[in-house]
Amino acid sequence: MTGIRKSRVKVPGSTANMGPGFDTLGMALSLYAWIEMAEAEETLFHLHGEEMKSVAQDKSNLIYKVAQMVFDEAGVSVPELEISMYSEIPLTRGLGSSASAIIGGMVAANALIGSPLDEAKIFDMATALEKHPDNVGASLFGGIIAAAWDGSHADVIRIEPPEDLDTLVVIPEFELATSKARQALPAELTMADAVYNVSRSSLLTGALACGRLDLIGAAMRDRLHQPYRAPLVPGMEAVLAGATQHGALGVALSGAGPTLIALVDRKEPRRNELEAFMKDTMAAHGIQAASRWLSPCRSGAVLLPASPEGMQNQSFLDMIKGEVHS
Ligand SMILES: Nc1ncnc2c1ncn2[C@@H]1O[C@H](COP(=O)(O)OP(=O)(O)O)[C@@H](O)[C@H]1O
Ligand SMILES: N[C@@H](CCOP(=O)(O)O)C(=O)O
Repeated sequence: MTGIRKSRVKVPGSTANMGPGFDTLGMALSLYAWIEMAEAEETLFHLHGEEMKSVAQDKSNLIYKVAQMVFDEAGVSVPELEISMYSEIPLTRGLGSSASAIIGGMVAANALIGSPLDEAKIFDMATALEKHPDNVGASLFGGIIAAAWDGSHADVIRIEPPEDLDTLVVIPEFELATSKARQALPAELTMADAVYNVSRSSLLTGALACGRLDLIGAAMRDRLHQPYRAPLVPGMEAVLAGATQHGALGVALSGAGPTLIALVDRKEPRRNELEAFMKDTMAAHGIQAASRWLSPCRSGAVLLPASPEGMQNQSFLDMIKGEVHS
């Protein structure tokens, strides 16, 4: 085998759908996971951080599995791996933790064997696994992505996030698996609802591409998934109905939820008012939630030097110490 023996990757979490762009639109957020992968004699995991407590530490681990998919695709054998990971992306909250793990694991594995797979191949493999391209596209390419998946290939366009765009996420304390939130969706829609969503998703994509923040409120509405998921997230309907009166440009369920995300103009003076409105509304419905201001992340998964110059023995924990901001 050729290539380096150890790789390190930093990968962002993401918000998907952004209202009307179900399984299509995604935006990378300034919330990250770090992965180190090395060839080993025996498979070992070092998982750090609160979010990693429930994650498998054997060969059923998602990162290990996606690494083996990359090796199979490239025709190489690396059966034993030492995997270290730290993540600040909450699990099963609608902030793309599974997509970040898939992309981070694939990019790290590809780098370990000299990067034989290109980004398009990694995107297709990741989408086939996640079943929708929105979160994996955002974690791989960064910024805002619009993507279409035909069952074997995903076409994607990347949009640079508008300069003044900021986001507020309100993260309920309860978990909601994406698989469960997808089961709540209907098998069919009316033509009127399909047109409602196609028009708004197109308008939102154009508005984000052109920096037309004034159109975001009208464009972020949805009739395809949010109405059906609302019963799973107490307080969601009231937050979606009221957030624009407290300074949000637009508001949506983040991915499959339960996190809610408001898009906000960086110059908006009512930031505290909006944060209090969203958290208090959830609390009034019996839901405790944490809030965080996050920026769109302009870069996707990036390789970090595995042996930074002058720091050849830098440990994974030393590396993330200089990186983690939460
Ligand atoms: N770092 C990780 N390592 C292994 N598995 C992970 C990791 N991050 C997420 N997962 C898997 O993804 C699941 C969450 O995915 P999902 O229900 O799609 O929610 P979301 O992607 O919105 O956080 C977790 O329960 C876990 O099985
Ligand atoms: N388009 C998907 C997005 C799921 O995102 P996640 O972050 O909740 O996994 C959906 O809406 O089901």
